[in-house]
Amino acid sequence: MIKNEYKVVGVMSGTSLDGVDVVYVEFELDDVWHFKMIHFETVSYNSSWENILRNLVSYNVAELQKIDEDYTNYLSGIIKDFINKNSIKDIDAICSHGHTALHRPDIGMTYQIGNQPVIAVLLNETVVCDFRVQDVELRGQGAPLVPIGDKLLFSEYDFCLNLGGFANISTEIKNKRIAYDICPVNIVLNHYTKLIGLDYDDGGKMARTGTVNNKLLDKLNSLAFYKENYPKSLGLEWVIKNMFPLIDAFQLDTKDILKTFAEHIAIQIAKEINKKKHGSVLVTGGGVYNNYLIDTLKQYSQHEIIIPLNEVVEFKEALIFGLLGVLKLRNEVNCLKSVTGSTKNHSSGKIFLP
Ligand SMILES: Nc1ncnc2c1ncn2[C@@H]1O[C@H](COP(=O)(O)OP(=O)(O)OP(=O)(O)O)[C@@H](O)[C@H]1O
Ligand SMILES: CC(=O)N[C@H]1[C@@H]2OC[C@@H](O2)[C@@H](O)[C@@H]1O[C@H](C)C(=O)O
Repeated sequence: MIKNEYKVVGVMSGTSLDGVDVVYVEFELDDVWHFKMIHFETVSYNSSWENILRNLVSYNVAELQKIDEDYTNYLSGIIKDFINKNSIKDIDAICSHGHTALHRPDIGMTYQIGNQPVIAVLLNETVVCDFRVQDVELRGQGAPLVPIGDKLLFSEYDFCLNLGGFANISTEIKNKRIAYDICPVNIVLNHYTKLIGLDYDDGGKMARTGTVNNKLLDKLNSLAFYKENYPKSLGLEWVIKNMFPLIDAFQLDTKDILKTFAEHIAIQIAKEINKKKHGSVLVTGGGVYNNYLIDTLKQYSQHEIIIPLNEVVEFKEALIFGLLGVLKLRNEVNCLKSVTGSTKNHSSGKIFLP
């Protein structure tokens, strides 16, 4: 009989390079999946690793392979410390995303480092990893992978909205899960606070004191991307080309830029979620802590805005990679063609035994 309870360690290293997110989580299946997060921690990168990861594009293949070996060792050390520190005894698998070194689904390539088979030997545990490769082989985008977790763990919400570098959303339309990027968020806000020596606008306090510039707001809302249909995604290059010059031309005070941009974000998100009448939106990602942004979003949205516990706000992705690993162990679908555009739904990832 296939078991219905799993205890796994979920591991994710994302684009912001603030560190490795690690969670110890219990999953249970009755008619639907349930989770309980038991331990969670972000282990910061030291400056040397942060530097290497930030510059991965500048290495050749041989150098990358060496980095991959070193990173696999480093990551297994982080996971081992987490397990020891929390005296975790019962583990079905470590489910690890690794760190994306190269992502070119257009030429059939995606490469996450930290996923070498030796990781299972180093940890002396079953490891499930390399979740994106098979999807790209099946002509999918290999991303985003989190929406299957939104579907299986957070189905009571009409939307799952993440406010990270960009705002992305996942929802169900005619029984199909879809997901796409809405607009830039922290990637723009942080750019302007960094110019005055702040990492970010804590709580959105500075934005709250600003004034909305309606001309700039209109220009931002008129960008062509907002008229495109899903699936669609944004990247830093798009922001550099389309947004910074537009904003800079107005020569505004930082607080006015922040307030105008918060208004822009809220309008764009509301435009998408208000396509459904009434419902609920689960909001995660660091943007949740920007109270001014959340207040503005609430003004524009006709939905209930729900902010979960901090551990879900901050560790939802690591949690969901834990679930992707469990689904792989069960040989069940963990990649949705409706989201990634692959030729079929499939069970992705590699299982390495110690
Ligand atoms: N107290 C706060 N006030 C305002 N903004 C905050 C606060 N705390 C975090 N943030 C914002 O959240 C950001 C981090 O969010 P998160 O970790 O979700 O981003 P990310 O991992 O880069 O996102 P992505 O999901 O796009 O990879 C910070 O850079 C900052 O802009
Ligand atoms: C290739 C890759 O690593 N993509 C990441 C990245 O970080 C955010 C966004 O771009 C998302 O597409 C994805 O990660 C999330 C966790 C996902 O797959 O759902």
